Amino acid sequence: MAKHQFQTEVGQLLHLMTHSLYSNKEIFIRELVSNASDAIDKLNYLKLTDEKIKAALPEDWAGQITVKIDEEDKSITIVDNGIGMNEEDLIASIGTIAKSGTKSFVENLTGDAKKDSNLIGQFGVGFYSVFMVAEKVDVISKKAGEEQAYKWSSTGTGEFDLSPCTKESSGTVIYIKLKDEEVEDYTSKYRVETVIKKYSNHIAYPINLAYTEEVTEELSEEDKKAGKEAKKTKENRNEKINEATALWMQPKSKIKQDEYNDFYKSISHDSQDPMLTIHTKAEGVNEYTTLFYIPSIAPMDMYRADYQPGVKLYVKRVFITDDEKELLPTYLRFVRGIIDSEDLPLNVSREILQENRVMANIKQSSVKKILGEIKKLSKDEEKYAPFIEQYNRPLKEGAYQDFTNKEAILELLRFKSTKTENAKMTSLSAYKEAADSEQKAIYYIVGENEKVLRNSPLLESYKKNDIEVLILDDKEIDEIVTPMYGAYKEWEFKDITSCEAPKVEQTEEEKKEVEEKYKDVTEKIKEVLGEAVKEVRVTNRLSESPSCVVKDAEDAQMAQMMQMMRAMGQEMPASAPVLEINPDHEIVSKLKDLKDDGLVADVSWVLLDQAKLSEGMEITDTVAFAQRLSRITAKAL
Ligand SMILES: Nc1ncnc2c1ncn2[C@@H]1O[C@H](COP(=O)(O)OP(=O)(O)OP(=O)(O)O)[C@@H](O)[C@H]1O
Repeated sequence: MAKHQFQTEVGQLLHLMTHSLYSNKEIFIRELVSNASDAIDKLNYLKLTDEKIKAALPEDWAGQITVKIDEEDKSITIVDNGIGMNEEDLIASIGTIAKSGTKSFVENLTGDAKKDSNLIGQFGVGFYSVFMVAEKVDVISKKAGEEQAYKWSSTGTGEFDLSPCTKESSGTVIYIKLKDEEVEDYTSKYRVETVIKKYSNHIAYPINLAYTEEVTEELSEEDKKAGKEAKKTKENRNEKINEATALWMQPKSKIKQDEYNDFYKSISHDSQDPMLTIHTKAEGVNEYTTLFYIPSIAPMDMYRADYQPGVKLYVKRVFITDDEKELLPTYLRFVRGIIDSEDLPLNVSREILQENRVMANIKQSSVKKILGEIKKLSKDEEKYAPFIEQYNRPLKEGAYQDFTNKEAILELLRFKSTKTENAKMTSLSAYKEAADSEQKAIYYIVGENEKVLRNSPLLESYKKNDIEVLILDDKEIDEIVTPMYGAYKEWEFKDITSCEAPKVEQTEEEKKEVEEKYKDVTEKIKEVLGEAVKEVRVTNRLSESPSCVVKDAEDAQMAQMMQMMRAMGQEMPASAPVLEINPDHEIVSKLKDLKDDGLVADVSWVLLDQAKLSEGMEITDTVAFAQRLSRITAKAL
């Protein structure tokens, strides 16, 4: 027998399973049954595509799962006749190598038992949940097409044993010796049956519950009179307890929302009901069925590069894959569900799948359908708000990734704006409708902090002219995607930090005149600030503030590139901003006639630094800033 150490994170996880997670323990049955079903799915597929495997299986092989309870033995056993695992599989899947999910699972634990047990499925650490109830677990498994079977045993502490053993047919037996305090629950026929029905009713294979029942002998009237005692014997029973049908193939009219919800929970490991259920049967050129769900809470791994795709592909009820990220576009990676095609070949490989016309059609129609249903939801802003809270961000990705559906996706987005308050948001169509007839663009400002953005001096001229500006405070994504949207119904998106001020009631000549008048001042300031600014110029975009910083158009494009480079981990120097000064402001007009060079220098720096601060930018030298302010104040007193 060989002893193996669990990998560190697996060890940590097991410790948590056994010591901290105590609510909702029953989900271990769901996890193991779901693994059994996946294993049968895999063998089912091989049977249809691999001649050798087909030959090795009995002719009448059909997938099935058995859950056996034994009160005397204090055990529950889960048996499947699926693909099984060989020695390497056992080590890799349930042993030394923790999947990427395990580590982040441990990091994400909150200490709240209920929330934490919901995380179990999401991170794909399902098997280990068995240690919430087990004193010891034996996994006896034989891989289809191989001769040798193996036994894996562990008590859920630092190590596990692995040794060869014998097993007749392929598949897996998970024998769980229950902790004393769990015996009553998990050897109760009623309890186990309820749990299976609750989570696994629509697993496509029969789940049998094997149990023993105490039967009391029927006595004849004579025996009764003679006072004979009825004998009690134990009889073995084996009953199928689930529906064992693919829910999605049933007509919509026959399915209750509860059944949809239960099925969702069984495929997603989520414990909450979904926000949206979308069941479609397509007939015609391509025949297929899709059943999609939008989770109430976005999947935990939505922003991880190694996220688990949530859509499973079936061909004529045969499971093909759940590891294909291309079934839906990446921005819809939060969608859970299944696609079942009647037309795809069973032996579709990943390469074929990506180029397959049938698949492309299904994908395209599915996207339209999903977006259409989201649109329906969006008609009721109150119901739509929770959706936006969870999924506005991936949809923003979609608006620039999915050219075909750009307009539809843009309509679904919601934005904070200078004319919305509290948690209220606006849509682009509402924005357009509310604008006056002269406006021809959608104005926005991007940054990290909503409060700073709302107080930006750059908004002054927009407020004065009653023009709404979108407040985009999800900088990480907004800065990259918004300039890529191009236009919405011919209205271009314009970043107010780099575009011309709106509605300028000033002729070119008047503008030139002011520039000329303040040439000395702008030159003076530029001389003081040197490389800290790209340019100093007078502006007509301010009414109350003395100055602001902006990007020129060229820099705006560069900024986007730089942001992308930074996102990829490249160090990028920040480019110097353009300083704009308000000629109508007292500070600026006084500066014009100021002869005290020291004071000119101090005021120039303060004009720059306070403009940067108002935009939420960092200033290079806070100490110098404070000293300058003191000097200016002293002179003013
Ligand atoms: N009954 C089984 N038959 C064959 N392989 C199994 C079985 N149970 C588990 N495995 C293997 O062990 C791996 C780990 O299982 P585990 O339940 O921890 O995570 P998962 O099933 O991959 O993820 P999730 O729980 O999110 O579905 C599985 O991916 C599978 O390869």
